Amino acid sequence: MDYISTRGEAPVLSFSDALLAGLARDGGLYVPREWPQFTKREIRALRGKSYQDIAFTVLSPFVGDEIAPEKFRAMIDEAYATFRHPAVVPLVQTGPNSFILELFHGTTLAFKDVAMQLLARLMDHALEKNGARATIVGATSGDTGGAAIDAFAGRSRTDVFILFPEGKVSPVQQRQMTTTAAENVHALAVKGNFDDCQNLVKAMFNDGAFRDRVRLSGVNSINWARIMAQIVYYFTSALALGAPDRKVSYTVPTGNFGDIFAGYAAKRMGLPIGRLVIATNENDILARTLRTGRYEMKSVKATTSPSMDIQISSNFERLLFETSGRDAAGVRAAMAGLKQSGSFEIEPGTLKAIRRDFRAARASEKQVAETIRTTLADAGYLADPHTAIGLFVAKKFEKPDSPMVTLSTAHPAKFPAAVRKASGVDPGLPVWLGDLMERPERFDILDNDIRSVETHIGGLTRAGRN
Ligand SMILES: Cc1ncc(COP(=O)(O)O)c(C=O)c1O
Ligand SMILES: N[C@@H](CCOP(=O)(O)O)C(=O)O
Repeated sequence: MDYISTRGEAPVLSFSDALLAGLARDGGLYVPREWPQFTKREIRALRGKSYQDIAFTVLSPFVGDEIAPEKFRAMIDEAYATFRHPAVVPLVQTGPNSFILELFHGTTLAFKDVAMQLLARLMDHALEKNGARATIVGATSGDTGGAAIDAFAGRSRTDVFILFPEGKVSPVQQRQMTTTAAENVHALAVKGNFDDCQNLVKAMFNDGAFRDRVRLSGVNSINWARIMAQIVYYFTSALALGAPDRKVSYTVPTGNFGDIFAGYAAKRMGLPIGRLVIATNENDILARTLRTGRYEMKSVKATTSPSMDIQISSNFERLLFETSGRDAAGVRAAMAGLKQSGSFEIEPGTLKAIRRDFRAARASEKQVAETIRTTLADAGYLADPHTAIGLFVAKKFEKPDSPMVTLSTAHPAKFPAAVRKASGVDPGLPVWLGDLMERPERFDILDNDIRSVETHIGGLTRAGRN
């Protein structure tokens, strides 16, 4: 499978090259040249299979012949052996046709582990094959960073640098990034917000000299392999609920648009998905965009769902590309508008196509707290604030005769203060993380300035020195 950039001006790459490239050289995001197709019969044949079996079948066409099948299967098995639930991502029923898909049974208690555990193994394999090392950078609003640090800790071919907004992640999220003993991973607190961190990461990719010198690679969902791995749980959950013989809808707590774009990809591959519902917090840029057709940035507000405190929703670019009939020039113009004025208008045809598949709504801080409380009282289920946003929004779009799955993107113990305040219940950390808050921290604080960040990373990385 080849990969093309949403901006149409970067080289077409193979799977391994797109994996190591992260962001395309024209600033765009890589997508597969075509969507692999699964017939209803092929989907039906996956019923009753394990998560790992389904992952292997669904992901193999994206990888093609670049990795030997038995090697790829071993990576999948190893990646999902780190999960602490036999189903990897179990479904929990909370109403006649309402379900929660728990994506937080991995090592850092967030959905990011699903993709990151596989990504680390894929990258190791590609680097080993090339005899190379890489400098991996990532921006996090809390969860991507912890998952990346856990998945890459101690790996010999990568030095990892995670930028997080100083003081704007939960204490548990911060400790998951700052308490590792592994020498190849570095947590960097940036004086700014998540969008600043993400802009710094993109600026490093767009600085060709720096990019080449340190052999830069990325672990955010700008990297196609992150999205790819997330497609699998749409297949496993839809199959468990009767797919392909009935449609299943999904509500997804959304920030960077990676998780819900994976649902869109699954639909494009033939999985019969009904609605894809975007659920946002008070940073509701995506809900406003679907309503007005205008993507318009405002200042970011700190909420109890910090991982979704985002204005620049990177993967929306992938959706624009797909729904505009892969109009790379149109995407370039939209992204230039966003850079210059913080906004762009969506073409009427593109907006219509987006509205065909997607719905969107937001939850206020009050509604999030109320949902945590009522979900516990009515269904006996303790949700984290991000999941609660999904549950609140899902209610608006549920239909009695068809299943609605809300993605549970984090364990409540990652956000104890908000959960305790809303429900009166203290969501304790699992035993294996019991001493997290006592472990010594190690991190550097940096200005929101590309030169300082590049100098810092350039001085520490071991990639590009041989
Ligand atoms: C707990 C949690 N929920 C939801 C999201 C939003 O996911 P996405 O950025 O893929 O839209 C994030 C961050 O990505 C997250 O960490
Ligand atoms: N919410 C994310 C933000 C980064 O998203 P990504 O999926 O693009 O890595 C986080 O928790 O870091």
